[in-house]
Amino acid sequence: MSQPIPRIVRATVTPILISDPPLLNVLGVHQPYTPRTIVELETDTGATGVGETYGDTEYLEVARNLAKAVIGKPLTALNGLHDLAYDSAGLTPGTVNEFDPAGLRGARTNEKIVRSVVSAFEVASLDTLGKALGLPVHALLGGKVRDRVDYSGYLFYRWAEHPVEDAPRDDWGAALDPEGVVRQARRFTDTYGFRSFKLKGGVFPPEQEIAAIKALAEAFPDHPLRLDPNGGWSVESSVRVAEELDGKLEYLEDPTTGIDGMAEVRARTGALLATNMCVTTFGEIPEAFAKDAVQVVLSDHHYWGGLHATRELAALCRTHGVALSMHSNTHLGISLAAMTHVASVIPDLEYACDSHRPWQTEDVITEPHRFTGGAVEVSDAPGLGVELDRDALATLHERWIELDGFRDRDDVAAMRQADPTWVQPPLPRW
Ligand SMILES: O=C([O-])[C@@H](O)[C@@H](O)[C@H](O)[C@@H](O)C(=O)[O-]
Ligand SMILES: [Mg+2]
Repeated sequence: MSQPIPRIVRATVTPILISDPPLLNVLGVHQPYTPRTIVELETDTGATGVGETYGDTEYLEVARNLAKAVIGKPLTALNGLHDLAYDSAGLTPGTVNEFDPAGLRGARTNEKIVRSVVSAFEVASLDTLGKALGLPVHALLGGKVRDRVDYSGYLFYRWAEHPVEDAPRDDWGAALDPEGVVRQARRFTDTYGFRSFKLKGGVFPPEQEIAAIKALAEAFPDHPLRLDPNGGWSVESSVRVAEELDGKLEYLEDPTTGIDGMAEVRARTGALLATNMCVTTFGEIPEAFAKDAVQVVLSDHHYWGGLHATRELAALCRTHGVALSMHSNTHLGISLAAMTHVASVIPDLEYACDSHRPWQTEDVITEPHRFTGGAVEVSDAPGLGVELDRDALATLHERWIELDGFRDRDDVAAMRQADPTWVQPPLPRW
Protein backbone atom coordinates (compact mmCIF):
# COMPACT_ATOMS: atom_id res chain seq x y z
CA MET A 1 0.00 0.00 0.00
CA SER A 2 1.46 3.36 -0.98
CA GLN A 3 2.24 5.96 1.67
CA PRO A 4 1.65 9.69 1.17
CA ILE A 5 4.92 11.52 0.46
CA PRO A 6 5.88 13.56 3.56
CA ARG A 7 5.44 17.31 3.18
CA ILE A 8 7.74 20.03 4.46
CA VAL A 9 6.20 21.89 7.40
CA ARG A 10 9.26 23.80 8.65
CA ALA A 11 12.34 25.19 6.87
CA THR A 12 14.85 27.10 8.98
CA VAL A 13 17.76 29.08 7.58
CA THR A 14 20.48 29.96 10.07
CA PRO A 15 23.39 32.18 9.07
CA ILE A 16 26.60 31.52 11.00
CA LEU A 17 30.17 32.81 11.12
CA ILE A 18 32.99 30.30 11.38
CA SER A 19 36.55 31.15 12.25
CA ASP A 20 39.08 30.92 9.44
CA PRO A 21 42.90 31.14 9.47
CA PRO A 22 44.87 33.80 7.53
CA LEU A 23 45.16 31.76 4.32
CA LEU A 24 46.60 33.65 1.34
CA ASN A 25 45.48 33.56 -2.28
CA VAL A 26 45.73 35.61 -5.46
CA LEU A 27 43.22 38.20 -4.19
CA GLY A 28 44.41 38.66 -0.64
CA VAL A 29 43.84 36.76 2.56
CA HIS A 30 40.97 35.04 4.31
CA GLN A 31 39.10 37.10 6.89
CA PRO A 32 39.11 35.86 10.51
CA TYR A 33 35.48 34.74 10.05
CA THR A 34 33.60 33.48 7.05
CA PRO A 35 29.80 33.18 6.62
CA ARG A 36 27.94 29.90 5.99
CA THR A 37 24.24 29.10 5.84
CA ILE A 38 22.72 26.08 7.59
CA VAL A 39 19.32 24.81 6.37
CA GLU A 40 17.05 22.57 8.48
CA LEU A 41 13.90 20.91 7.16
CA GLU A 42 11.09 19.15 9.02
CA THR A 43 8.20 17.17 7.56
CA ASP A 44 4.64 16.48 8.69
CA THR A 45 5.84 13.04 9.78
CA GLY A 46 8.39 14.62 12.12
CA ALA A 47 11.48 13.69 10.06
CA THR A 48 14.27 16.28 9.93
CA GLY A 49 17.42 16.91 7.91
CA VAL A 50 20.20 19.45 7.35
CA GLY A 51 22.08 21.15 4.53
CA GLU A 52 24.88 23.73 4.29
CA THR A 53 25.94 26.30 1.72
CA TYR A 54 27.67 29.64 1.17
CA GLY A 55 26.55 32.35 3.56
CA ASP A 56 27.17 35.68 1.82
CA THR A 57 24.22 38.09 1.82
CA GLU A 58 23.01 37.34 -1.70
CA TYR A 59 22.90 33.60 -0.96
CA LEU A 60 21.20 34.15 2.37
CA GLU A 61 18.40 36.20 0.82
CA VAL A 62 17.65 33.53 -1.77
CA ALA A 63 17.73 30.87 0.97
CA ARG A 64 15.29 32.81 3.16
CA ASN A 65 12.84 33.15 0.28
CA LEU A 66 13.15 29.51 -0.67
CA ALA A 67 12.56 28.50 2.96
CA LYS A 68 9.13 30.13 2.81
CA ALA A 69 8.36 28.72 -0.63
CA VAL A 70 9.05 25.06 0.22
CA ILE A 71 6.48 24.92 3.02
CA GLY A 72 3.78 22.43 2.03
CA LYS A 73 5.86 20.93 -0.81
CA PRO A 74 6.49 17.18 -0.94
CA LEU A 75 9.94 16.26 0.37
CA THR A 76 10.77 14.63 -2.95
CA ALA A 77 9.97 17.67 -5.12
CA LEU A 78 13.69 18.18 -5.75
CA ASN A 79 13.42 18.81 -9.49
CA GLY A 80 11.26 21.86 -8.89
CA LEU A 81 13.59 23.54 -6.37
CA HIS A 82 15.59 25.43 -9.01
CA ASP A 83 12.57 27.23 -10.48
CA LEU A 84 11.04 27.72 -7.04
CA ALA A 85 14.24 29.45 -5.89
CA TYR A 86 14.23 31.81 -8.88
CA ASP A 87 10.53 32.62 -8.51
CA SER A 88 10.57 33.08 -4.74
CA ALA A 89 13.59 35.40 -4.93
CA GLY A 90 12.18 37.31 -7.94
CA LEU A 91 15.43 36.69 -9.84
CA THR A 92 16.20 36.16 -13.50
CA PRO A 93 19.38 34.54 -14.82
CA GLY A 94 22.16 37.07 -15.25
CA THR A 95 25.70 37.95 -14.32
CA VAL A 96 26.02 39.79 -11.03
CA ASN A 97 29.79 40.16 -11.04
CA GLU A 98 32.34 39.06 -13.65
CA PHE A 99 34.58 37.94 -10.84
CA ASP A 100 33.28 36.41 -7.63
CA PRO A 101 34.70 38.52 -4.82
CA ALA A 102 34.03 35.73 -2.35
CA GLY A 103 35.97 32.72 -3.36
CA LEU A 104 37.58 32.53 -6.78
CA ARG A 105 35.05 30.32 -8.48
CA GLY A 106 34.47 32.13 -11.77
CA ALA A 107 31.84 34.82 -12.34
CA ARG A 108 29.19 35.39 -9.68
CA THR A 109 25.88 34.81 -11.46
CA ASN A 110 22.31 34.50 -10.28
CA GLU A 111 22.33 30.95 -11.63
CA LYS A 112 25.24 29.97 -9.39
CA ILE A 113 23.74 31.71 -6.37
CA VAL A 114 20.42 29.95 -6.94
CA ARG A 115 22.07 26.57 -7.51
CA SER A 116 24.22 26.98 -4.39
CA VAL A 117 21.11 27.62 -2.31
CA VAL A 118 19.16 24.81 -3.97
CA SER A 119 22.00 22.43 -3.13
CA ALA A 120 21.54 23.03 0.61
CA PHE A 121 17.78 22.36 0.36
CA GLU A 122 18.37 19.28 -1.83
CA VAL A 123 20.94 17.89 0.64
CA ALA A 124 18.61 18.63 3.59
CA SER A 125 15.75 16.87 1.75
CA LEU A 126 17.90 13.81 1.03
CA ASP A 127 19.09 13.76 4.65
CA THR A 128 15.46 13.91 5.83
CA LEU A 129 14.31 11.27 3.36
CA GLY A 130 17.22 9.00 4.22
CA LYS A 131 16.48 9.25 7.92
CA ALA A 132 12.78 8.60 7.31
CA LEU A 133 13.58 5.48 5.26
CA GLY A 134 16.54 4.32 7.35
CA LEU A 135 18.84 4.61 4.30
CA PRO A 136 22.10 6.53 3.81
CA VAL A 137 22.15 9.37 1.26
CA HIS A 138 24.47 7.38 -1.00
CA ALA A 139 21.76 4.69 -1.27
CA LEU A 140 19.29 7.34 -2.46
CA LEU A 141 21.82 8.23 -5.18
CA GLY A 142 22.11 4.66 -6.43
CA GLY A 143 24.57 3.28 -3.90
CA LYS A 144 28.21 3.75 -3.09
CA VAL A 145 30.95 2.15 -5.17
CA ARG A 146 33.65 2.79 -2.53
CA ASP A 147 33.75 2.79 1.27
CA ARG A 148 36.22 5.64 1.64
CA VAL A 149 36.68 8.89 -0.29
CA ASP A 150 40.21 10.23 -0.74
CA TYR A 151 40.92 13.88 -0.10
CA SER A 152 44.11 15.76 -0.87
CA GLY A 153 45.97 17.87 1.69
CA TYR A 154 45.13 21.50 0.81
CA LEU A 155 48.28 23.55 1.46
CA PHE A 156 48.16 27.32 1.73
CA TYR A 157 50.73 30.03 2.06
CA ARG A 158 49.66 31.69 5.28
CA TRP A 159 50.54 34.08 8.03
CA ALA A 160 50.92 32.93 11.61
CA GLU A 161 48.16 35.32 12.69
CA HIS A 162 45.50 37.65 11.34
CA PRO A 163 46.62 41.28 11.43
CA VAL A 164 43.65 42.33 13.59
CA GLU A 165 43.07 42.17 17.32
CA ASP A 166 40.79 39.51 18.84
CA ALA A 167 41.02 37.31 15.75
CA PRO A 168 40.98 33.53 16.24
CA ARG A 169 44.46 31.98 16.46
CA ASP A 170 45.93 28.56 15.78
CA ASP A 171 49.33 26.93 16.21
CA TRP A 172 50.17 26.22 12.55
CA GLY A 173 52.59 29.14 12.26
CA ALA A 174 53.49 30.93 9.05
CA ALA A 175 54.18 29.25 5.71
CA LEU A 176 55.67 31.78 3.31
CA ASP A 177 58.50 29.89 1.62
CA PRO A 178 59.28 26.35 0.40
CA GLU A 179 60.44 25.24 3.87
CA GLY A 180 57.22 26.51 5.45
CA VAL A 181 55.11 24.74 2.82
CA VAL A 182 56.96 21.44 3.33
CA ARG A 183 56.57 21.82 7.11
CA GLN A 184 52.82 22.34 6.69
CA ALA A 185 52.58 19.33 4.34
CA ARG A 186 54.45 17.19 6.88
CA ARG A 187 51.99 18.09 9.64
CA PHE A 188 49.03 17.49 7.30
CA THR A 189 50.34 14.08 6.44
CA ASP A 190 51.25 13.15 10.02
CA THR A 191 47.85 14.26 11.33
CA TYR A 192 45.50 13.21 8.54
CA GLY A 193 47.53 10.84 6.37
CA PHE A 194 47.01 12.79 3.14
CA ARG A 195 48.55 11.01 0.17
CA SER A 196 48.47 13.91 -2.30
CA PHE A 197 48.81 17.69 -1.94
CA LYS A 198 47.44 20.78 -3.59
CA LEU A 199 49.22 24.09 -3.09
CA LYS A 200 47.15 27.25 -3.37
CA GLY A 201 49.32 29.52 -5.50
CA GLY A 202 48.98 32.95 -7.10
CA VAL A 203 50.41 34.49 -3.94
CA PHE A 204 54.07 34.94 -4.89
CA PRO A 205 55.81 35.30 -8.27
CA PRO A 206 55.69 31.96 -10.12
CA GLU A 207 59.41 31.22 -9.54
CA GLN A 208 58.81 31.04 -5.78
CA GLU A 209 55.84 28.73 -6.22
CA ILE A 210 57.81 26.52 -8.64
CA ALA A 211 60.46 26.27 -5.90
CA ALA A 212 57.82 25.25 -3.37
CA ILE A 213 56.51 22.48 -5.66
CA LYS A 214 60.05 21.25 -6.27
CA ALA A 215 60.66 21.17 -2.50
CA LEU A 216 57.43 19.22 -1.99
CA ALA A 217 58.35 16.79 -4.76
CA GLU A 218 61.68 16.15 -3.09
CA ALA A 219 60.21 15.75 0.40
CA PHE A 220 57.22 13.63 -0.74
CA PRO A 221 58.32 11.76 -3.88
CA ASP A 222 55.27 9.45 -3.77
CA HIS A 223 52.62 12.14 -3.30
CA PRO A 224 50.92 13.49 -6.45
CA LEU A 225 51.05 17.33 -6.44
CA ARG A 226 48.84 20.11 -7.80
CA LEU A 227 49.30 23.87 -8.02
CA ASP A 228 46.36 26.33 -8.27
CA PRO A 229 47.06 30.07 -8.74
CA ASN A 230 43.37 30.82 -9.45
CA GLY A 231 44.05 32.33 -12.86
CA GLY A 232 46.91 34.46 -11.52
CA TRP A 233 49.24 33.92 -14.48
CA SER A 234 49.31 35.11 -18.09
CA VAL A 235 49.38 32.44 -20.79
CA GLU A 236 53.14 33.02 -21.18
CA SER A 237 53.77 32.56 -17.43
CA SER A 238 51.52 29.50 -17.37
CA VAL A 239 53.45 27.92 -20.24
CA ARG A 240 56.74 28.64 -18.43
CA VAL A 241 55.50 27.11 -15.16
CA ALA A 242 54.06 24.06 -16.96
CA GLU A 243 57.40 23.49 -18.70
CA GLU A 244 59.42 24.01 -15.51
CA LEU A 245 57.22 21.60 -13.57
CA ASP A 246 56.84 19.05 -16.36
CA GLY A 247 56.56 15.59 -14.78
CA LYS A 248 56.18 16.99 -11.25
CA LEU A 249 52.44 17.78 -11.23
CA GLU A 250 49.41 15.55 -11.27
CA TYR A 251 47.61 18.52 -12.85
CA LEU A 252 47.82 22.29 -13.04
CA GLU A 253 44.67 24.03 -11.81
CA ASP A 254 43.38 27.26 -13.37
CA PRO A 255 46.82 28.61 -14.29
CA THR A 256 45.18 31.38 -16.30
CA THR A 257 41.67 32.79 -16.64
CA GLY A 258 39.19 32.03 -19.42
CA ILE A 259 38.54 29.14 -21.76
CA ASP A 260 40.72 30.50 -24.57
CA GLY A 261 43.73 31.08 -22.30
CA MET A 262 43.40 27.61 -20.78
CA ALA A 263 43.07 26.06 -24.26
CA GLU A 264 46.24 27.83 -25.39
CA VAL A 265 48.22 26.62 -22.36
CA ARG A 266 47.00 23.09 -23.04
CA ALA A 267 47.83 23.27 -26.77
CA ARG A 268 51.33 24.64 -26.18
CA THR A 269 52.35 22.39 -23.27
CA GLY A 270 50.16 19.28 -23.29
CA ALA A 271 49.80 19.83 -19.51
CA LEU A 272 46.74 18.35 -17.80
CA LEU A 273 44.54 21.28 -16.71
CA ALA A 274 41.87 21.29 -14.00
CA THR A 275 39.35 24.03 -13.27
CA ASN A 276 36.86 25.37 -10.80
CA MET A 277 36.90 28.76 -12.49
CA CYS A 278 36.34 28.54 -16.25
CA VAL A 279 33.82 25.68 -16.17
CA THR A 280 31.47 26.32 -13.27
CA THR A 281 28.07 25.95 -14.96
CA PHE A 282 26.60 23.58 -17.54
CA GLY A 283 26.49 26.39 -20.12
CA GLU A 284 30.29 26.71 -20.11
CA ILE A 285 30.86 23.04 -20.95
CA PRO A 286 30.35 22.88 -24.75
CA GLU A 287 32.94 25.53 -25.63
CA ALA A 288 35.48 24.42 -23.00
CA PHE A 289 35.31 20.76 -23.99
CA ALA A 290 35.35 21.53 -27.73
CA LYS A 291 38.51 23.61 -27.26
CA ASP A 292 40.14 21.02 -24.96
CA ALA A 293 40.58 23.78 -22.35
CA VAL A 294 40.12 21.46 -19.34
CA GLN A 295 40.82 17.82 -18.69
CA VAL A 296 39.59 17.72 -15.08
CA VAL A 297 36.41 19.52 -13.94
CA LEU A 298 36.43 20.25 -10.23
CA SER A 299 32.81 20.04 -9.28
CA ASP A 300 31.40 21.77 -6.24
CA HIS A 301 28.01 20.33 -5.36
CA HIS A 302 27.00 23.74 -4.01
CA TYR A 303 27.24 25.82 -7.15
CA TRP A 304 26.58 22.97 -9.59
CA GLY A 305 23.20 22.64 -7.86
CA GLY A 306 23.35 19.61 -5.58
CA LEU A 307 24.15 15.92 -5.51
CA HIS A 308 21.93 14.88 -8.43
CA ALA A 309 23.38 17.72 -10.53
CA THR A 310 26.89 16.52 -9.66
CA ARG A 311 26.01 13.09 -11.02
CA GLU A 312 24.65 14.70 -14.19
CA LEU A 313 27.93 16.59 -14.52
CA ALA A 314 29.85 13.35 -13.99
CA ALA A 315 27.92 11.71 -16.86
CA LEU A 316 28.66 14.64 -19.19
CA CYS A 317 32.35 14.59 -18.30
CA ARG A 318 32.53 10.82 -18.79
CA THR A 319 30.92 11.14 -22.22
CA HIS A 320 33.58 13.64 -23.28
CA GLY A 321 36.55 11.83 -21.74
CA VAL A 322 37.04 14.59 -19.16
CA ALA A 323 37.77 13.62 -15.55
CA LEU A 324 35.73 14.81 -12.58
CA SER A 325 36.99 15.66 -9.12
CA MET A 326 35.85 18.07 -6.42
CA HIS A 327 36.51 21.69 -5.51
CA SER A 328 36.14 23.09 -2.02
CA ASN A 329 35.79 26.43 -0.30
CA THR A 330 35.72 26.97 3.46
CA HIS A 331 33.02 24.60 4.76
CA LEU A 332 31.90 22.50 7.71
CA GLY A 333 30.94 18.89 8.32
CA ILE A 334 27.46 18.92 6.76
CA SER A 335 29.02 19.83 3.41
CA LEU A 336 31.85 17.35 3.92
CA ALA A 337 29.25 14.62 4.51
CA ALA A 338 27.38 15.63 1.34
CA MET A 339 30.63 15.71 -0.68
CA THR A 340 31.62 12.30 0.63
CA HIS A 341 28.25 10.71 -0.19
CA VAL A 342 28.21 12.02 -3.77
CA ALA A 343 31.88 11.20 -4.33
CA SER A 344 31.18 7.65 -3.16
CA VAL A 345 28.65 7.03 -5.96
CA ILE A 346 30.77 8.24 -8.90
CA PRO A 347 32.55 5.16 -10.27
CA ASP A 348 35.31 6.90 -12.21
CA LEU A 349 36.64 9.31 -9.61
CA GLU A 350 40.38 9.19 -10.32
CA TYR A 351 41.68 12.09 -8.27
CA ALA A 352 41.54 12.81 -4.55
CA CYS A 353 38.96 15.54 -3.83
CA ASP A 354 39.73 18.95 -2.33
CA SER A 355 38.55 19.91 1.13
CA HIS A 356 39.21 23.00 3.25
CA ARG A 357 37.74 21.20 6.27
CA PRO A 358 41.08 20.48 8.03
CA TRP A 359 41.58 24.25 8.33
CA GLN A 360 38.36 24.67 10.31
CA THR A 361 38.48 24.29 14.08
CA GLU A 362 34.71 24.55 14.59
CA ASP A 363 31.72 22.56 13.41
CA VAL A 364 27.95 22.35 13.74
CA ILE A 365 27.79 18.55 13.90
CA THR A 366 28.22 16.56 17.09
CA GLU A 367 30.91 14.24 15.70
CA PRO A 368 33.12 15.95 13.14
CA HIS A 369 34.59 13.65 10.49
CA ARG A 370 38.05 12.21 10.84
CA PHE A 371 40.50 12.00 7.97
CA THR A 372 42.51 8.79 8.23
CA GLY A 373 44.95 7.76 5.52
CA GLY A 374 43.84 10.98 3.78
CA ALA A 375 40.30 9.64 3.41
CA VAL A 376 36.85 10.00 4.97
CA GLU A 377 34.74 6.91 5.53
CA VAL A 378 31.40 6.83 3.72
CA SER A 379 28.67 6.65 6.33
CA ASP A 380 26.02 3.92 6.11
CA ALA A 381 23.93 5.55 8.84
CA PRO A 382 20.55 6.95 7.77
CA GLY A 383 20.66 10.25 5.86
CA LEU A 384 23.98 12.08 5.80
CA GLY A 385 25.05 10.30 8.98
CA VAL A 386 25.58 13.51 10.92
CA GLU A 387 23.76 15.07 13.85
CA LEU A 388 23.31 18.80 14.28
CA ASP A 389 25.03 20.25 17.35
CA ARG A 390 22.41 22.78 18.38
CA ASP A 391 24.60 24.52 20.96
CA ALA A 392 27.39 25.03 18.44
CA LEU A 393 24.89 26.27 15.86
CA ALA A 394 23.47 28.78 18.35
CA THR A 395 26.95 30.03 19.31
CA LEU A 396 28.05 30.52 15.71
CA HIS A 397 24.76 32.23 14.89
CA GLU A 398 25.23 34.58 17.87
CA ARG A 399 28.63 35.44 16.45
CA TRP A 400 27.01 36.20 13.07
CA ILE A 401 24.63 38.60 14.81
CA GLU A 402 27.39 40.32 16.81
CA LEU A 403 30.11 40.62 14.16
CA ASP A 404 28.11 42.32 11.44
CA GLY A 405 31.27 43.41 9.61
CA PHE A 406 31.66 39.86 8.24
CA ARG A 407 28.42 39.40 6.31
CA ASP A 408 30.30 38.72 3.05
CA ARG A 409 33.62 37.02 2.39
CA ASP A 410 36.09 39.63 1.14
CA ASP A 411 39.74 38.58 0.85
CA VAL A 412 40.71 41.97 -0.62
CA ALA A 413 39.34 43.90 2.36
CA ALA A 414 41.06 41.47 4.74
CA MET A 415 44.39 42.11 3.03
CA ARG A 416 43.86 45.88 3.42
CA GLN A 417 44.00 45.40 7.19
CA ALA A 418 47.68 44.54 6.75
CA ASP A 419 48.40 46.75 3.75
CA PRO A 420 46.13 49.82 3.50
CA THR A 421 47.23 50.38 -0.13
CA TRP A 422 46.02 46.93 -1.25
CA VAL A 423 43.48 46.92 -4.09
CA GLN A 424 41.98 43.93 -5.93
CA PRO A 425 44.87 42.67 -8.07
CA PRO A 426 44.00 42.64 -11.76
CA LEU A 427 44.40 39.16 -13.25
CA PRO A 428 46.81 38.01 -14.50
CA ARG A 429 49.06 39.18 -11.71
CA TRP A 430 52.14 37.63 -13.32
O1 LIG B 1 39.88 29.66 -0.06
C1 LIG B 1 40.65 30.05 -0.94
O2 LIG B 1 41.47 30.95 -0.76
C2 LIG B 1 40.59 29.34 -2.25
O3 LIG B 1 41.32 30.01 -3.22
C3 LIG B 1 39.15 29.20 -2.69
O4 LIG B 1 38.52 30.43 -2.62
C4 LIG B 1 39.01 28.63 -4.08
O5 LIG B 1 37.69 28.72 -4.51
C5 LIG B 1 39.34 27.20 -4.20
O6 LIG B 1 39.85 26.59 -3.13
C6 LIG B 1 40.02 26.82 -5.49
O7 LIG B 1 40.38 25.69 -5.64
O8 LIG B 1 40.16 27.66 -6.39
MG1 LIG C 1 40.88 26.04 -7.77
